[in-house]
Amino acid sequence: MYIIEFENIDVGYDEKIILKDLNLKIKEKEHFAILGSNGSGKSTLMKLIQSQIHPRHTKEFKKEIFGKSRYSIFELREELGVITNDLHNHFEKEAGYLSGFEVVLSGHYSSIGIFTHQDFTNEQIKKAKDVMEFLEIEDLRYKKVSAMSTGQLRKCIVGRALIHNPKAFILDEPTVGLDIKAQMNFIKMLKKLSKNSTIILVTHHLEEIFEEIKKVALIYNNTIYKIGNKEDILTSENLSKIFDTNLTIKEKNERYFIEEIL
Ligand SMILES: Nc1ncnc2c1ncn2[C@@H]1O[C@H](COP(=O)(O)OP(=O)(O)OP(=O)(O)O)[C@@H](O)[C@H]1O
Repeated sequence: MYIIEFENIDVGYDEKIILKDLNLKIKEKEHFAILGSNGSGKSTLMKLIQSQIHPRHTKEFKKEIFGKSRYSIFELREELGVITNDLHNHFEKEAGYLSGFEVVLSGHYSSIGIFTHQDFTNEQIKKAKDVMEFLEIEDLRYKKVSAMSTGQLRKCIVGRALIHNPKAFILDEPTVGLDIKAQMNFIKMLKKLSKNSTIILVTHHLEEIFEEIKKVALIYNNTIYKIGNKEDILTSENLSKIFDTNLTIKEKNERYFIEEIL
């Protein structure tokens, strides 16, 4: 089954087209990394996937998610785990009073906070506990968001998304603000999630493209410039082009890193 099937899509804001002639197909369990320079349109693509913005109707296009062209936002929220910095900031600003457990529990209603009208069944409470155990974040159970580090809150937000066992996770630069150890720890957690869900990772860091991610898409010049197997796409030539700089890439044990920027 396809998680995403986009053909010939133009999308943008107001009068401005940000991505044009977009073609993107992602199959279930086909983990993807998406790279592109600042402002190239990566977050715009993530918003398109989440149906926060919509294709232009000026030409024929196909936009299917989980095999459907129409779905309710609630359905989509359950099938798609979304981790963005926007969401992180909302929790930080508006929900400092929540405990780690409550952040995870709020996934049942996809809300930012726990409200008096929300009832939780024993099953829902158990699910939140199980998710925290799976992610090895039980130590954050009583810790308040206001007292959490960036990495701790980020993991609770992943737990919140995991409540519905989503078919896919989209993660938009999920390691921003994490120190090196927390970053590697977070990537380990993504590896674990990749066993059951499709991972779509937007990142600026080549070293985050873990072994299970076999496919890469590069965004450049207002469209998907290259897409395919990572060994074919993550070349010095391609990355020099999209980042408009002269760099060399090295690969070791299926992980990639920048060797030199000239
Ligand atoms: N809400 C908006 N209204 C108008 N223009 C927008 C809006 N959001 C983004 N843009 C513009 O769309 C373009 C692509 O932005 P986008 O955030 O998708 O890039 P990005 O690749 O995610 O960048 P970064 O790596 O800096 O996060 C930019 O020119 C940006 O100014």
